[in-house]
Amino acid sequence: MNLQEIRKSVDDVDNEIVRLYKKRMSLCDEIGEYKKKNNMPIYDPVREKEKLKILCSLADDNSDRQEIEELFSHIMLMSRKRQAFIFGED
Ligand SMILES: O=C(O)C(=O)C[C@]1(C(=O)O)C=C[C@@H](O)C=C1
Repeated sequence: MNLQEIRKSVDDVDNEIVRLYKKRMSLCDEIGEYKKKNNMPIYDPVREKEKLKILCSLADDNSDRQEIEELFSHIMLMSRKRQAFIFGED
């Protein structure tokens, strides 16, 4: 593939990532509403640790594992921020 073709493929992947990010955040907003209604805390460290363990196990090597951990730690931070907004804590 030439540079233009590779970039087109990167663009397609990025569009898909944004679509899935929006879907994930919308589901986490729903969880936020549920937690608010049921007086549950936003932060669930056990769930987050379990998620990171499963996702990191999908990595091919150590550097992938670190990047996946960094990426998903940040994504979960984002969803906690949105849930805090739903709770009126922002
Ligand atoms: O599963 C939950 O309870 C969520 O609120 C979702 C989520 C996530 O982004 O995956 C976010 C915050 C919690 O600390 C744990 C996980």
